[in-house]
Amino acid sequence: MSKIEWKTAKEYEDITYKKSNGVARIAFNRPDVRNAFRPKTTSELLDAFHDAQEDTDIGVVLLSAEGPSSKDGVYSFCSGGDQKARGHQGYVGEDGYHRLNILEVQRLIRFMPKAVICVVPGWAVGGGHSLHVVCDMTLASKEHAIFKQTDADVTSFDAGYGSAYLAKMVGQKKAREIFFLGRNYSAQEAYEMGMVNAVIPHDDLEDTAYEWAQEILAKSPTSIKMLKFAMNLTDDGMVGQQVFAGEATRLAYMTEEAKEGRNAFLEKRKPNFEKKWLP
Ligand SMILES: CC(C)(COP(=O)(O)OP(=O)(O)OC[C@H]1O[C@@H](n2cnc3c(N)ncnc32)[C@H](O)[C@@H]1OP(=O)(O)O)[C@@H](O)C(=O)NCCC(=O)NCCSC(=O)CCC(=O)c1ccccc1C(=O)O
Repeated sequence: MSKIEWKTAKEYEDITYKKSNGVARIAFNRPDVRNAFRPKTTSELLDAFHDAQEDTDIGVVLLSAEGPSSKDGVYSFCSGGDQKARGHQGYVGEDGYHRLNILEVQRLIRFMPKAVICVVPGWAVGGGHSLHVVCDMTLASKEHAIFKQTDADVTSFDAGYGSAYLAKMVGQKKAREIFFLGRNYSAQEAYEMGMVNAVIPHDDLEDTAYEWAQEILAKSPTSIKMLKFAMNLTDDGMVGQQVFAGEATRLAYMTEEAKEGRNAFLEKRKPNFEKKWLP
């Protein structure tokens, strides 16, 4: 496995963003408030995820968190929307506008043509829980990860991927229990439910996530992308089809047939597609 050499890709206030050998690591960095996100956090996440998506050297993104808290030593992945930033219509940014932009972050994770691994070192709560649900895979700290859904306590509920896709993952009864009761679940319980891929000793969590990323990076990028979009498709309706179809069109562009179509137009002649009806 290649050595980890994290280099800061960009400085932010609420997150850290680093890269090493094909892997991007985006991490919440407000551990004293259990990594709750405010509008500034989500716009920084959007910026970093966009960069990771555009960077052709990057094949896998780790969504993780810094910590522990300097106040009490507790580890967190993310405790969801910052309740201090909530106004009348939702979460209010420094500009005074209310935004629902965590859902944009979810869509970017879901639709980006690269694998996103969620690394859960501690609390994954509310909107933080939903982020883990939407990531392609989740690795959790054996000692510190706790999964909990508090959306119904604070009337800030994720009626999209966070709940409906969770139900596809763990089954309807269990998903309703998670949301209706809001109990704490350990990494092992989350693993047994099927919403965590592996339970990892805390000290090895980040290295293991990096190793998983390196294993993925050894695969064919087109295969990983098409498989992700194929697995998304049935749950994402017409948008899922659109995302998958866009990649099918890109592959078609690379054929002789596509070049003949383009050349014929540019040369103002009829295209010659003869003998191209492959079985
Ligand atoms: C995570 C806890 C269970 C941890 O409990 P504990 O270890 O006892 O720690 P605490 O003492 O409670 O917390 C330490 C410290 O952190 C502050 N804090 C923790 N969480 C938050 C938070 N979410 N917002 C603000 N501050 C937070 C806490 O106040 C303490 O500060 P001190 O100053 O030291 O006192 C527990 O902390 C907990 O339950 N936290 C709240 C979890 C929660 O309810 N989160 C919000 C769920 S709703 C959500 O995430 C919105 C999702 C969303 O945005 C969305 C969803 C769907 C559609 C649209 C949207 C949208 O974009 O609006």
